[in-house]
Amino acid sequence: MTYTKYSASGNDFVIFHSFIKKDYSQEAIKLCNRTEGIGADGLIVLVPHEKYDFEWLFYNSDGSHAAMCGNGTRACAHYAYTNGLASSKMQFLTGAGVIESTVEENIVETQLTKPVILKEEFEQEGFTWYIVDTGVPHLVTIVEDLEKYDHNLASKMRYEHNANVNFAKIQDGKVYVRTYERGVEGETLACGTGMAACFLRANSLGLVGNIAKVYPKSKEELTLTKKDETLYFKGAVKKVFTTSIN
Ligand SMILES: N[C@@H](CCC[C@H](N)C(=O)O)C(=O)O
Repeated sequence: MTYTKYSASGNDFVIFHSFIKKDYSQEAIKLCNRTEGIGADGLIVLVPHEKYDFEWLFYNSDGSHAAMCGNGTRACAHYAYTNGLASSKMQFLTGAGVIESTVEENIVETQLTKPVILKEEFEQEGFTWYIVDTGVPHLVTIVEDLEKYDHNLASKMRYEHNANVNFAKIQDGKVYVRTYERGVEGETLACGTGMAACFLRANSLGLVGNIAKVYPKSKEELTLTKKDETLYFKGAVKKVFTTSIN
């Protein structure tokens, strides 16, 4: 079996394609294991679809299924294009709906699903939060110092609200983000739907315009754009290696 490892802003994925649509949770746990497997934050399996270029099945590293993954869509689109499964502009089905991605060399832009606010502003643990679904649910708090990111607090909030947890700092019109991801159960180097959630929050508070540069923990630069209530997420992806495992 041939697997490809991708990094999209530091969020890493094992990707392969198959004709078989089934539950790949156990494969996700094995392949994403950083000691005994390839090592990744998530597994993406592309399967055929009669209407769209393909359908994807997405799993976090603990084997849990997730409806969407922003960085994953960019890595997956690049994989589909370079493996001849789709043209450079493609549509594919995720658990959150149809995603449109465009590949231009190593830069991939994804049109995310329409964001839905799940919970308006509320106070908890000394921070002001809100919860938005940008494909998957995200708690967002705006802080002055990203050192306020606290693993135990993030873990508590994650389980209480069943959402990913983001701390965002806004400086000079740019958004800096740290994310605790559900299903990885820790901080990842980047989370696309999390960056989108932070950008949206900053935009609605008038702290950034309709286009902004966003930087996750990996410090890679992403561009977030809001056009007619739709979010576009653009940045570089990297194919790390392809390997065969029996
Ligand atoms: N890393 C992803 C989000 C993956 C899903 C998330 N961990 C969840 O279970 O909600 C991204 O780039 O958006």
